[in-house]
Amino acid sequence: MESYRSLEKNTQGQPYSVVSLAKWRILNRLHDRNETLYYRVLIDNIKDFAPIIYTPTVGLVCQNYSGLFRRPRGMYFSAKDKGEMMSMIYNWPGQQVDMIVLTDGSRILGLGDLGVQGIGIPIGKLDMYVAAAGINPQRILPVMLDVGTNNQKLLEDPLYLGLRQPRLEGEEYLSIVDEFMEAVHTRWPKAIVQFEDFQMKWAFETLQRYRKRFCMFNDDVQGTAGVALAGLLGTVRAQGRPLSDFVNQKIVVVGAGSAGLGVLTMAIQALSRMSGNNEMAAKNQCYLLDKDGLITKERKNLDPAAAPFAKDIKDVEGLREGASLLEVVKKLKPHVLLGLSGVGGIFNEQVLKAMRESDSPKPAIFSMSNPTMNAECNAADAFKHAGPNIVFASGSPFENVDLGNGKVGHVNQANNMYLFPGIGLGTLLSGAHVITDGMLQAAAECLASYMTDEEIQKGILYPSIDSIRHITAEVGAAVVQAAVEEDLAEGHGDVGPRELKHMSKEETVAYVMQNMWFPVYSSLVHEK
Ligand SMILES: NC(=O)c1ccc[n+]([C@@H]2O[C@H](COP(=O)([O-])OP(=O)(O)OC[C@H]3O[C@@H](n4cnc5c(N)ncnc54)[C@H](O)[C@@H]3O)[C@@H](O)[C@H]2O)c1
Ligand SMILES: O=C(O)C[C@H](O)C(=O)O
Ligand SMILES: [Mg+2]
Repeated sequence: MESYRSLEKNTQGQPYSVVSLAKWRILNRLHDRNETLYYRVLIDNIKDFAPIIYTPTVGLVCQNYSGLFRRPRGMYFSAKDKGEMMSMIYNWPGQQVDMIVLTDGSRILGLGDLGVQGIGIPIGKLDMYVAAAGINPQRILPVMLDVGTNNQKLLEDPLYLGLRQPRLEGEEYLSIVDEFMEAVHTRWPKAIVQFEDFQMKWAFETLQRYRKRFCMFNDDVQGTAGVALAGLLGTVRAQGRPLSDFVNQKIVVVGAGSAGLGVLTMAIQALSRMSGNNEMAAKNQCYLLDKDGLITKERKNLDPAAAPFAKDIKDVEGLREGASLLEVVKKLKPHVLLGLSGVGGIFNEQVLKAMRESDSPKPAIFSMSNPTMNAECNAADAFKHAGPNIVFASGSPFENVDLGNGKVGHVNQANNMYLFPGIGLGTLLSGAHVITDGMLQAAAECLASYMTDEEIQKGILYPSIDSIRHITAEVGAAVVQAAVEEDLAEGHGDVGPRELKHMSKEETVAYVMQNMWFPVYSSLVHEK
């Protein structure tokens, strides 16, 4: 910590990229030398270190990975290993693996295709699993599926570590993922596989293909959706309205990719339940834009994944197919503007100023794209242009904003880190062999009800990252209980399905907490 603090002192005024990569190196070296100490330092200083091992610095690390690479810290399965994966998986030295984070590097944060350099994301996500969920670091496995890259710069980089070929497509691609999933399932039938940062078409395709056969979920689609829903329900409470008022909120989602569509799907399910299973009414409240503007049924080559959310042109009076974000905000005066576009700065001054006319007394601006440079707007601009009454959340961390007169504009971090650790841990401890919508919904509801009214009134929608172990225990317990309710819980270790069934909510939380690994040195001297 002393060397970390002196680095901070000695690098004041130097560019962000230089300083944060130097910080990452200090932590990475500690990780290599002494795993127990690394995780202890991480847990005790999570607020300082999450921005280094996770977003935003992890993005920079991935971009520079060929130069930063020292040791694999995970497994790489390449298209050239086809037919060998079943034996390769037995090369992993750990006896037991509980949690796998898998990527193909095709959409790393908002940074695009980074090929094998995307391995930094599974490593960072699994560090969060250890820190937040207490998954034993000996039982985690970061995996890169190297199916090539379409990033020309990387293909030409002499230091690039991956296959120098264009990405596999179609059945060829799927056969690689199939083979990997079969191999993992054979060696560790209970391991949970988190799909991370796959480009949209494969995110949806693999989710559909595997979710009933394997214990897996897609964090960008499903984890993000739960976090966003908790935030949306929080904004209703922040307006001083009862939760039932959610059905009257106008929500504009900017970005029709894996994350945006995941959020809309879950929000519409919740709206629909609240309005007596009226899906039409639920859909009417939500508007979707992509790079070509407002998505309506008039759209040529309408993406089938976005089609269920496309507006009937007669329902958007005064707006046209492809209307710009500014036109949409001016016309609709939405309660919520939520960005998952991956494009930095598109909530520009004009758009933010237009949010001043929102029909909500506390308009919500969620600038969820990562890393920081890709956020739709930064916190200071949001409060400056949209006004001091807004509720603000971003995917990457920003400092709170000083609004003058002793007032503070609170910055929330709307990031799937508040859910994925609990989803993984809860599933593991329930012994469920699949992850259902019910389990994911329970996780989101738990997060949504975690904050007190007093906090919500101050614009605080999510817990501080300092309490991430506590929120993860609660989310984990909610997932266990949902699995029990759905008769999916087969138990874990000595705890069988009957015992899980008889646990109260408090006992389930205690059970989850007891199963969290905590870094302490193990004894080197065995007692006789
Ligand atoms: N905060 C979180 O927890 C969280 C979770 C998941 C994803 N994300 C972030 O969300 C972003 C998108 O992820 P994704 O998986 O959905 O990506 P994606 O590539 O699947 O989708 C991006 C979407 O944005 C649209 N878009 C591009 N330019 C636009 C513009 N100028 N205006 C409006 N829309 C535009 C595209 O048409 C596409 O529909 C990434 O930056 C990612 O880091 C954040
Ligand atoms: O990695 C993150 O910080 C969140 C999310 O999974 C993303 O892809 O941006
Ligand atoms: Mg992601």
